[in-house]
Amino acid sequence: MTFIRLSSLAELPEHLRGAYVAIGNFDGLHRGHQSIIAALRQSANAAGVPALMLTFEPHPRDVFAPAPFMFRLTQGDAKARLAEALGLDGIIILPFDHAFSQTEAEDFVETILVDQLGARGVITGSDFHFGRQRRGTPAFLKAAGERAGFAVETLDLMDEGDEPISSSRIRAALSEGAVAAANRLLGYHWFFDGCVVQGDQRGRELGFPTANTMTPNGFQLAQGVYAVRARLGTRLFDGVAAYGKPMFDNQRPPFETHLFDFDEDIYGQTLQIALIGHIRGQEVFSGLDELIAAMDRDSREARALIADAAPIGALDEKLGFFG
Ligand SMILES: Cc1cc2nc3c(=O)[nH]c(=O)nc-3n(C[C@H](O)[C@H](O)[C@H](O)COP(=O)(O)O)c2cc1C
Ligand SMILES: Nc1ncnc2c1ncn2[C@@H]1O[C@H](COP(=O)(O)OP(=O)(O)O)[C@@H](O)[C@H]1O
Repeated sequence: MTFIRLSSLAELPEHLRGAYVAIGNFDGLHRGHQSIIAALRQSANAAGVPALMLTFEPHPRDVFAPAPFMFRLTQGDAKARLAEALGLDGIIILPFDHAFSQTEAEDFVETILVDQLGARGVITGSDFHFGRQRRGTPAFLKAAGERAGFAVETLDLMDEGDEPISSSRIRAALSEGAVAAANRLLGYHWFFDGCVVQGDQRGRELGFPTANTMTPNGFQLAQGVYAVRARLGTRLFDGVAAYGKPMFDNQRPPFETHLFDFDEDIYGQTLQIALIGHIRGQEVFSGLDELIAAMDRDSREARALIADAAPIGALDEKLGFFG
């Protein structure tokens, strides 16, 4: 079955009616979320029906309190790619706005789950609430399912160490440059997309041209230097990247990627960038020669980190950053 991505339930194809559906924000689709998806696929398979994810964009938190924006681990495109790699039949990304947030929990069940999806079963994490004033608790959903005739499964959060795996824990790790910890909690190498824009044209003079990509609102990765793997169309490149440049204009800096063994004009193209490792924080050097010497050391370290890198698991293998 081909993977289907929808932004409205009016377009739901007939063969996806009667599915098992996982509902939630699922920012990052981390290992905790992945355990929910595994349960979803198992129940859907047992019932012989499709498995769908129902999620929302923008993140409800950014609709209720837009400033400062939340540090998103996955925008809609990334969530769709992950959902497909996880073997789901489709993802429905419903536009979330103030009007939608006023939907009563009863109406959400009646209109979306029963009328539009004809859901056979619904799976959520135990912390998921829906509908106006968050009245759609797991207990509410269970009772509604009993009345309307769909199964309801509520799954506990998965722990690692003494704490649950959560999107906020991963955001905190990335904002400290703890790439290895974040990737372990995610179960894949964290990635994001960016369109390559013009910078100050200084990079090529330093011997390190960098493809500059603007970061999304709320981006809070620690400023520093990273080993990366980048995808350009179907091609894969290794590289060393910098976020922040305190020696120069550092107002809302781009994420800058120097691709190894590469010499093409790629302005306007989209790079998918996966973080392989953290090398160091940003520094202010006494001159350009010192900066260039540091970039040389960074490049060697990045090549070594990438040479040692391997997919974290089956999902990571499917995401396309490892050939
Ligand atoms: C590997 C690497 C390390 C970097 N380290 C620093 C740094 O420590 N401090 C800094 O101010 N800028 C650093 N930068 C950013 C450079 O200053 C930036 O790439 C350069 O100014 C070119 O900018 P442009 O692409 O806008 O021309 C680094 C860039 C790279 C690729
Ligand atoms: N090895 C490379 N890595 C990244 N970009 C490269 C490379 N070789 C050529 N380029 C091109 O050069 C641009 C970066 O050069 P640079 O002097 O840093 O300019 P800018 O300041 O506009 O980013 C990239 O956007 C890309 O189009």
